[in-house]
Amino acid sequence: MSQSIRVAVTGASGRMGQTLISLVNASDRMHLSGAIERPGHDWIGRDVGEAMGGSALGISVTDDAQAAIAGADAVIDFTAPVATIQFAEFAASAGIVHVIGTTGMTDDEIAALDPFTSKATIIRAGNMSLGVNLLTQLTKRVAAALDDDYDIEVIEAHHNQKVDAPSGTALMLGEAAAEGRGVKLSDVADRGRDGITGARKKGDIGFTAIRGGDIIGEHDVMFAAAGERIILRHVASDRTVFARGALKAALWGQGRAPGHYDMLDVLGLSDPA
Ligand SMILES: NC(=O)C1=CN([C@@H]2O[C@H](COP(=O)(O)OP(=O)(O)OC[C@H]3O[C@@H](n4cnc5c(N)ncnc54)[C@H](O)[C@@H]3O)[C@@H](O)[C@H]2O)C=CC1
Ligand SMILES: O=C(O)C1=N[C@H](C(=O)O)C[C@H](O)C1
Repeated sequence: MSQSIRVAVTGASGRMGQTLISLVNASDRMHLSGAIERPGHDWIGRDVGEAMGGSALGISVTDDAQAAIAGADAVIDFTAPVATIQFAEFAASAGIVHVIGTTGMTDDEIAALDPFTSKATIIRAGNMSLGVNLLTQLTKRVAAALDDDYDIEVIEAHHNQKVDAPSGTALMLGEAAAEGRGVKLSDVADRGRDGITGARKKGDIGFTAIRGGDIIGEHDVMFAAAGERIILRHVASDRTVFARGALKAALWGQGRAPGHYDMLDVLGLSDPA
């Protein structure tokens, strides 16, 4: 049996951080080597298992991200854009795998990862679930099959604590639809309707974000034409779908050349070159 890999988890107290730590702890292919939180967080210094309300895991939560990442084979990171760029630098210094689930990154923030891709194996996706990554491929195919008599709308719904919109997943789906249609998303995206907007512009890809309660993540891609609508839908009812994808990525990246990959690479769903 192959050796158990060491995994550090950032944002340890977060919704995804806790889900990831539980799954890493239950895995026989990896073990938790570090639990990282932001400086000043009240979990710093506590055993992470106890802080999560369970039994001790023998790992104290630390704000020394550089040391925790240096002692890992992979860092799994679902935090915030500025923190993620810093963690990429540490992952590059350590020459390890950096799995990035953080969303809400601007184009400049994504570009800021570039210098680190020569030393770190970065796997980044706005959604790490198998279902959503499959849905991007379906979206691309449907968009390629239909002309712009079919208005494309991406509708997403999330819990009331989510800080970014549109969601990373919505943008992935929008990119897939634009790719299928042979256009650039930045040329056709309609992200903020309010007031007298005028009639819908033919060829636009629209985005709508719903925020409420504890919705984990729901995405529709609607193709609406005169007389009919096609709706492709993904509903996440448990955060483990994202965490399972992230663990798969951490394993897939071991021994892989440094670079910038996505979940389609990990899942073998990329289009043939
Ligand atoms: N790609 C995917 O499949 C998924 C992505 N996400 C994304 O993951 C991110 C986190 O989501 P949640 O867990 O719901 O948020 P959350 O707010 O529950 O957790 C974020 C955690 O990151 C910590 N953090 C912030 N800055 C830090 C720093 N400098 N060092 C260490 N820790 C730091 C916070 O203290 C917090 O505990 C969001 O961007 C979200 O959109 C969420 C679910 C799935
Ligand atoms: O913040 C979340 O919760 C989620 N974020 C990701 C996104 O922005 O698409 C993935 C998932 O939908 C949950």
